[in-house]
Amino acid sequence: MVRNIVVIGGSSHPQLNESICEILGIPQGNAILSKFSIGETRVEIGESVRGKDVYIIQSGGGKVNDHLMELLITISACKTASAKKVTAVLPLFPYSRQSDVPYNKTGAPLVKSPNQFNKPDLADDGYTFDSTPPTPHPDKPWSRGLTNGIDGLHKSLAKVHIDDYEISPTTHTARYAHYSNGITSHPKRSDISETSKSGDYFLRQQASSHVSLTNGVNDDNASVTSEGQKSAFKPSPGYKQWVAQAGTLVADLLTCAGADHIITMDLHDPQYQGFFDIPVDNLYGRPLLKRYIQQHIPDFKQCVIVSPDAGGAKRATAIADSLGTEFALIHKERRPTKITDRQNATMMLVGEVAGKTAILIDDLADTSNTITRAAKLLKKEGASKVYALVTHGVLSGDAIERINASALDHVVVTNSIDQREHKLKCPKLEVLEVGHVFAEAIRRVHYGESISVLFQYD
Ligand SMILES: O=P(O)(O)OC[C@H]1O[C@H](OP(=O)(O)OP(=O)(O)O)[C@H](O)[C@@H]1O
Repeated sequence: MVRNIVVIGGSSHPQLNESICEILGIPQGNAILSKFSIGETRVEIGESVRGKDVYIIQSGGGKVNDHLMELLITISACKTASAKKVTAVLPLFPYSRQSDVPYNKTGAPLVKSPNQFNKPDLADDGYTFDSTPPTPHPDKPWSRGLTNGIDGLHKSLAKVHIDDYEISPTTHTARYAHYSNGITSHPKRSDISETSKSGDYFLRQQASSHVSLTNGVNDDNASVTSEGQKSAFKPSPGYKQWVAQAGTLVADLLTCAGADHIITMDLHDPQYQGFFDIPVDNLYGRPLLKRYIQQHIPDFKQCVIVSPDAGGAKRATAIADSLGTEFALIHKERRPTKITDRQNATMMLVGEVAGKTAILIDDLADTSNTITRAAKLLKKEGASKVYALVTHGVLSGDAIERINASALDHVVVTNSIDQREHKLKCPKLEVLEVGHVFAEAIRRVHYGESISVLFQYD
């Protein structure tokens, strides 16, 4: 039995909370987690946590925003109740996988350069890796105004044609903040109306930024500009969309709420740990997946481990190397131009799977589009059987139906997210218990022992 510790289970995954506490040999901490009728989260800590180490378990998936808010409030409640240390245990870390910035077919970010720049290095379709507007440089005619004081800046901004940009107000702020390089200039009313007439809206963007940069002080200029912006806004090709990268915000929220330590598993991007200035232990799901292969897949040495995209290649090769099996990679040949077009990316297999059992390894299956399309390709290339082994089975939307109708023979996930409903609907689904990994991590962190043993799986 672990002493001087309180483990509070969030409402995202009650079964995992129970299993972790059972393994640790302690009762679950007494906390009332509910909602007021307005929908706001109510948290009441029903026991003293003064001077104790508190572990709060809350996974992503399901009602992810509600669960995140509940976690933040619970952390804060424990901290203000004088807990010695608060550790957030997030088996699936919410918001750590944010959708990509959309790419065009050549792989360049979807930033369209204004035509009047006449830059020779533009790709055929007019997209470029350069920032827009460009970085000021004395040799570039379009940047001259930038070196000529605020008036020059205004004139230069007014010359930039971005009629075909589709930018949200928040994007305006971010882009202008970047462009102005710290200069907080306030546009004149005359400049704004002139600009609105000419159809250019960079100056309007600038004025919109002014609203934000002045921290909510909404002066005349800004309101006139806001109206002008609304009336002149024309969605058109070019800057397609702005994808908020909420990962940093979530990291900051957790720290700000009072978390002293994070325990999670198979972060989609391990570099996400760097978003925190508190310790993050990113446990591996690989040992569980490897053990499944060894114990349940016949002749596993003859199988081929497949990564369904380049992003997961390192993860999959690590398992292939430790098992001594072949490895293959599916390359998404064309990046979709829209996030909603992800399913249209063409896939290409690099490696040999004919006559073999193929084992797809990935960190998560959300819509299951990736694994089902990969399975179709593998079967087409002659694979005799296809398994998908995935750490986090988010399986949102119609993912289960898609798996049931797919070429996949078996799908194996851990219960980092509650899988009971999924299991009822999907006969191909097998679930690996992950509670003991988190229980051991909690025990080791609590006693100050090394947890590197949990990162090994040979
Ligand atoms: O079930 P799905 O909805 O298809 O999502 C699952 C896929 O998404 C993630 O990769 P992502 O597409 O973000 O690419 P990346 O690995 O290059 O980041 C993840 O690694 C899976 O491959």
